Amino acid sequence: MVNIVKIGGNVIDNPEKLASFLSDFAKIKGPKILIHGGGKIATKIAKDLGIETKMVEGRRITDEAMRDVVTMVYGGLVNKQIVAKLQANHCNAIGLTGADGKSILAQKRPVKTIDYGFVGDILEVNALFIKSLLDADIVPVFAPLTFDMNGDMLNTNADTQASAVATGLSSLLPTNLVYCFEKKGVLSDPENEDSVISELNPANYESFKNQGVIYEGMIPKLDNAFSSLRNGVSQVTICHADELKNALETGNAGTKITL
Ligand SMILES: Nc1ncnc2c1ncn2[C@@H]1O[C@H](COP(=O)(O)OP(=O)(O)O)[C@@H](O)[C@H]1O
Ligand SMILES: CC(=O)N[C@@H](CCC(=O)OP(=O)(O)O)C(=O)O
Repeated sequence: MVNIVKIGGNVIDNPEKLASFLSDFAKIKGPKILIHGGGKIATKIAKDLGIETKMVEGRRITDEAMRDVVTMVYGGLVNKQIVAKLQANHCNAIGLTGADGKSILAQKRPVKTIDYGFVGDILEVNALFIKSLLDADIVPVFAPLTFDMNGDMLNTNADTQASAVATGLSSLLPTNLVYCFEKKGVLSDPENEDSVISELNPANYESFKNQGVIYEGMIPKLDNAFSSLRNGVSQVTICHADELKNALETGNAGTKITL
């Protein structure tokens, strides 16, 4: 089983929480892949550079200036800091964007009502290349960046990228996808940290969504989770970054996604 772990921007933004998460991630036995976000840091650095952030349905409008910021921030600063910290934890990581090794090919999102700019919709995951890294005991660490055959870097949501990598690899190996973030799981009462829904299927998802209990970033995260299960991923869990070890070892942490 390959463990594919996604870590969100709220944890990456907190040095102590990130260090603790990476120490736990480094200890996972067997083949593994990390996909990181970093949206919060990109927003902060863009602001410092006088570039305003616009989000539509959880996706960043990525004009040329913003494309340069996210390429620097996700592909440079965040990715390389994570790789260095994993090395310090004796985990031989390699930092990649989708362009590296042609690992994740995308196309610029077609303009319908909204022009998202340089945002990539994933077309193809190079599962053989990624598996060759795993076979060499190297741990791929993906930044949320893809590319197209026009030579452009594209910005891709990290949850979607994690789902695509897990789905793509599942044609070669069984895959387990874990979304780690700053809450204990999908909550039935957003005000109550302990109201974790232990198991979520499409029917109760619809009902929680209609009640307004599941909203904003959790909606695309869950859509990605269900689509992963429908397309070959064996297991999907959404849990707190502190519970990664527990989720992998006992299967008893956070929210288990089922069909
Ligand atoms: N029912 C829910 N349970 C937990 N979080 C929820 C729920 N509904 C909405 N959210 C929101 O979704 C956010 C997670 O989505 P997002 O910000 O995209 O995650 P990430 O940090 O992994 O990128 C949480 O921080 C929370 O504000
Ligand atoms: C197209 C798009 O919206 N890309 C995201 C990529 C980063 C991301 O997904 O980061 P988190 O996981 O921390 O939210 C963005 O730029 O915000």
